[in-house]
Amino acid sequence: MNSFSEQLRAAGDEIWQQIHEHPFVVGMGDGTLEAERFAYYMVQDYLYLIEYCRLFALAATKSADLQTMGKFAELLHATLHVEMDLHRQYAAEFGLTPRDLETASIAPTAHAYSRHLLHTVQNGTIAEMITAILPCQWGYHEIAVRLKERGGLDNGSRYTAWVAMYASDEFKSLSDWLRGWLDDIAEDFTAAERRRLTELYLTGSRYEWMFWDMSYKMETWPV
Ligand SMILES: Cc1ncc(CN)c(N)n1
Repeated sequence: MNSFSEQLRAAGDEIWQQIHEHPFVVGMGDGTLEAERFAYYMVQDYLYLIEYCRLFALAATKSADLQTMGKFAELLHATLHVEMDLHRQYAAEFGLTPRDLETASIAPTAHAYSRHLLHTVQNGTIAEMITAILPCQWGYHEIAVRLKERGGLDNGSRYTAWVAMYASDEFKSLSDWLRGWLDDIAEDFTAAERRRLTELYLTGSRYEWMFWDMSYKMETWPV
């Protein structure tokens, strides 16, 4: 029998196939993505990650034991000092300072997705919290590993650093921890809880697709 996290991934398979085939993701993999679309993504992802850090801080305060608190602190630290450092380096290539990133205005989809996550972590159970985070943490690793398998590290483009970071073992170990934790507590879930968590996972996965699409289209507020 598949683990609960594997069942979630299977339920979202159609969405994840569409993510792998999205022109933004494909373009990062073969190096053909236009720089201006990537620069837009970097800024929006930075704004998203600021809220993502806040979410880990919130999750730490809601943790029942020190080990869990420490793990969320580790996720916060890795996001703030490793993942966002990649963004700061890319931004510098585009002539943007960290202050430019922080003071940019957030686009509709990035706003909606980050607020969805914050709402879930603020109001949800531990299981809901982990399930909401899973598409972000696990999904990026899956994307990067696929791009790496298809030569995404060898095309000489500016996107190889992105692929290398998200395909790394360090990034994998944090998503493995989240998955393992969810699988450990899944035995006690009722059928209704499983359905609710599956919906939550699918919502996050849809937002992941929407984030790529937002970046490809360089979305702005309509009015
Ligand atoms: C939208 C999004 N989702 C996930 C990740 C990986 N932390 C990210 N940087 N941005």
